[in-house]
Amino acid sequence: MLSRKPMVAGNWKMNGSLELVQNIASTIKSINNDDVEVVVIPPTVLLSNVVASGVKAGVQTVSEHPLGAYTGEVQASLVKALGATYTLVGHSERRSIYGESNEDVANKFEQAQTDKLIPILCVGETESEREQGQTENVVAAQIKAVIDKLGIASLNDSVIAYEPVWAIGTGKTASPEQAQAVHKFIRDLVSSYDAEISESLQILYGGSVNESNSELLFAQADIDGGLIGGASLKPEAFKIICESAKG
Ligand SMILES: O=C[C@H](O)COP(=O)(O)O
Repeated sequence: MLSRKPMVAGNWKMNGSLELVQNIASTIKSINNDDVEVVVIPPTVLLSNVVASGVKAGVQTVSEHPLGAYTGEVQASLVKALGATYTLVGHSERRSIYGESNEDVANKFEQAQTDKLIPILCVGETESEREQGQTENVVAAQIKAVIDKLGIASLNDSVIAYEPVWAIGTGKTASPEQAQAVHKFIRDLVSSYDAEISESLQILYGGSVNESNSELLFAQADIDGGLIGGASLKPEAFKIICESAKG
């Protein structure tokens, strides 16, 4: 029996509207949350609206600083106070567009946990790294940056999302076998530190997941659900994806 609860998180990126909050909320309410954990991750300015709609919410990033003179940044403690449960850390767009290093990501992970948010640590290789056979090295370095700084126990209250960069927003999904191979690698890596933490760790797949391919991806032994971008903006498609994650 699967000991990990399936989870589906919709990352709206810099999209969405007040109207979409209402549409998604009414669609999601018809899903039985005992079988799958559904999370909506809107732009931070819509966080309170998502929380008020009764849907579990997260944000896309937080500052690595507790508070202070950091114009434009948002502190994890305030995000928590407004009702968020999760924050993404190290999404590939933050890494590639905003230059976040493994060290920055580990700092954000730490600040999130300090303020009682659950970090969803995003990892994944670029197309050229995959072609050069570097997938495992890249993913391991991204995860070890957190373990080396904070210890293996920090993964107890976290989620990992494997998102091959070449599959994000491209319509080019990893095959279920390709995704499962990396998920198993991640679980084995964590298990080499602590088998119990590895067994309970939720590992999500992200990258062009849609209502047609989610079922096969989520059926893989080490895939515990998904981090969904584009398809999370379409209520009916998102609902089908959430339903397909049920164990
Ligand atoms: O956070 C979500 C991912 O970046 C996946 O985005 P996508 O489903 O649009 O490929």
